Amino acid sequence: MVQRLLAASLGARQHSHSPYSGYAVGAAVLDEQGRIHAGCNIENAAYPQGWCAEASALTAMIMAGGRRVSAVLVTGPGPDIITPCGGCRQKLREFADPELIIIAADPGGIRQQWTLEQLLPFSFGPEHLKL
Ligand SMILES: O=c1ccn([C@H]2C[C@H](O)[C@@H](CO)O2)c(=O)[nH]1
Ligand SMILES: [Zn+2]
Repeated sequence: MVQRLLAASLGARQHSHSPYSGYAVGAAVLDEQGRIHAGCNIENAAYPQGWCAEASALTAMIMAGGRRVSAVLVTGPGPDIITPCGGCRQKLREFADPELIIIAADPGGIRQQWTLEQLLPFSFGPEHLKL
């Protein structure tokens, strides 16, 4: 499964629109039905309007009817290990448990993995708003 996520993430990364940072990213999420959805970062000449690969992958999942993320793999250019930005950690939290496995990769393969709990401790999630 991890190899499938890696392949999807690498494929999505090829579509990255990142002329300003030169930092191409691909992400792949596994949904509750065992389907994989992928996306890339899409930058904009008006810099703050760009968004991350994780957001693109989540958008693809939601549009396909998926509602829960059970694993996510993010591929950056290397050599430094990529790690999801704070905003993406919170976006993932909306559709995942704190036990979610987040895997970091680069074109050379898998580099490291964490749980969402490790990257976003004491997180605020949908259950906080349930009556
Ligand atoms: O986990 C990450 C980290 C960064 N980026 C993007 C945002 C921006 O386009 C570029 C440089 O920050 O990388 C992602 O897509 N995902
Ligand atoms: Zn992000």
